[in-house]
Amino acid sequence: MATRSGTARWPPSTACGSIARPSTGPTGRSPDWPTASTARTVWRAWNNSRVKFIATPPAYDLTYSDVFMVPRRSAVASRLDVDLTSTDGIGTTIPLVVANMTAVSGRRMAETVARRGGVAIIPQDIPTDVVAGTVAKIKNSHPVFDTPISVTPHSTVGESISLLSKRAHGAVVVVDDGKPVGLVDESDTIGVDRFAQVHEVMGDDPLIVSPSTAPQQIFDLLAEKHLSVALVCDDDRLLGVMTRKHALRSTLYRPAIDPSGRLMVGAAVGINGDVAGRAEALLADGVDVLVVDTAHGHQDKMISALKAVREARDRAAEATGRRVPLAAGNVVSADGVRELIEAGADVIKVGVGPGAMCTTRMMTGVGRPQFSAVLECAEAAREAGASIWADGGVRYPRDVALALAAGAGSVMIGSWFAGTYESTGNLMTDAEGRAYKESFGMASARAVKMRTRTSSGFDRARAGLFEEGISSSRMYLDPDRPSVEDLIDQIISGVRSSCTYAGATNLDEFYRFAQVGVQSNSGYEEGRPLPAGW
Ligand SMILES: NC(=O)C1=CN([C@@H]2O[C@H](COP(=O)(O)OP(=O)(O)OC[C@H]3O[C@@H](n4cnc5c(N)ncnc54)[C@H](OP(=O)(O)O)[C@@H]3O)[C@@H](O)[C@H]2O)C=CC1
Ligand SMILES: Nc1nc2c(ncn2[C@@H]2O[C@H](COP(=O)(O)O)[C@@H](O)[C@H]2O)c(=O)[nH]1
Repeated sequence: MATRSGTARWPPSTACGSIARPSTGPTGRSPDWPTASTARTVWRAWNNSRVKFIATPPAYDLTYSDVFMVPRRSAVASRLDVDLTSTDGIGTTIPLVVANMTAVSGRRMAETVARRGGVAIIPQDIPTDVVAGTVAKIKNSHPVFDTPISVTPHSTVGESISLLSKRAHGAVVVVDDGKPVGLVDESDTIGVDRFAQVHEVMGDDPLIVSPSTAPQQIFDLLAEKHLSVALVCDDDRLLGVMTRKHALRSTLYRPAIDPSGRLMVGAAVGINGDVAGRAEALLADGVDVLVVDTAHGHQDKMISALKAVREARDRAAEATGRRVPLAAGNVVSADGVRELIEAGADVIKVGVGPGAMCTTRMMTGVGRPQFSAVLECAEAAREAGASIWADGGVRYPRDVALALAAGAGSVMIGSWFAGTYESTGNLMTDAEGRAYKESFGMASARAVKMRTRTSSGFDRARAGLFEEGISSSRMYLDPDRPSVEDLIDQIISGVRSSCTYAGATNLDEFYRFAQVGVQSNSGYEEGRPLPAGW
């Protein structure tokens, strides 16, 4: 494989000779070298800074499905000993970023994900004044306890039912004169007239705990009383709610917080219009990362937009003493990475065409299989002291693990998180009663129409010709994992486990110790569970 700059990079020209072997592997012992047993030449190079292939990789680029990881001797005794703090320097405690997609990333998503250590990016299409309100609410929400949904005793049951699906904890708190007086969950509303008032159906003896109650104690109290939700109150003031799962999670995750202890959130800026003005406004709102985002990040207009954003950020840093990191993309080549770093980016967003809502590859033939794109771009970024986000194409925890093994600082997820309670859309139900949310791509005709809402009809129609995304799709909620937190649990448990298979206690070690092989379609198929037999 040659890089876009034309330098032979893969397999390295030094493949069997001059790359130095380190003296030890992750277990502190000499690594075990795979032996060549077939016609394929075993690639013996051991590079102490990057994921290794166990055999010469093919001359074509690879997707996540094309590769697998080989377990290695490990000294890591428990999956809980793995620290998944991102290596991208943003300050997140898990390596997950929610994509700046209008159907995915809003206030509820941002709060929920930041409580578990990730960060969400508010999309570029959301007007600046609306972003200001959203950021303020996120910053004011509690870093540990879930935000309650509250109604008054005289609200209707119908109103409560419509609010229940907004949060995964499945309850509405009834507040009278600022004081919590009851709780309504779905079971309280079954068979009840929608115009009935909530005080007629609410449970009026909720479990109330103080913010200093230990999570394990809250868990035990809820179990003992057969309750699903505890109200966390400081005197009579309602701070938040906690379920048994939340109590458990608060011992496993650390929130992603800013220097003032508030939840983190990022926001995106496009490359058109008043780029510097929007960046200044977002910085004044207190965002923790700015993302300069366009389909083709390796273009002049991106470089000048990025420079303008960098200048705005530097002015803000001088005034406040806080240097907010800049992410920019999307690119898929080492050259693209280097040029965006040169223009001021700290993190490069990598991925052209792997996204679930994306039609770019089919429309244009442009893009690059994502595993190879991440591998090459991560190396280029690391050489320049920067980092990358692997953006798009992630459908299973294994894909996240492989992106991190390939060197990504964090992994950006859009569509997978669209099918959750916390994404921005309204919860819908299909004819079979299955819950779903509507999703759409940011380059779809639907998104382009919104983005160009202030342009003339002619310009909007012209822009609409260039759609490269799906305008409407149904993302079904997994009945076993309807909340983004359930998906995060699944991803993080998978990635922790991957690290221990590689003998890694953190993501830097994971990058250095992971061993990757290339598999056939049937190799991939073999790994898929067969819950219904065969
Ligand atoms: N990761 C991916 O594979 C992709 C992601 N997206 C996402 O969709 C959103 C919208 O992005 P985008 O379409 O760039 O819209 P933007 O609103 O960011 O505008 C893109 C600008 O770049 C110009 N441009 C030049 N060449 C291209 C090109 N090949 N594709 C797109 N624009 C080009 C456009 O001019 P003009 O319109 O006159 O050509 C326009 O001025 C972003 O969030 C982006 O990340 C979109 C496509 C691919
Ligand atoms: N080509 C397009 N790419 C898009 C569009 N909308 C979003 N995206 C990209 O996808 C990722 C998210 O990927 P996913 O697989 O997790 O959904 C996002 O960050 C963008 O880079 C689009 O309309 N066209």
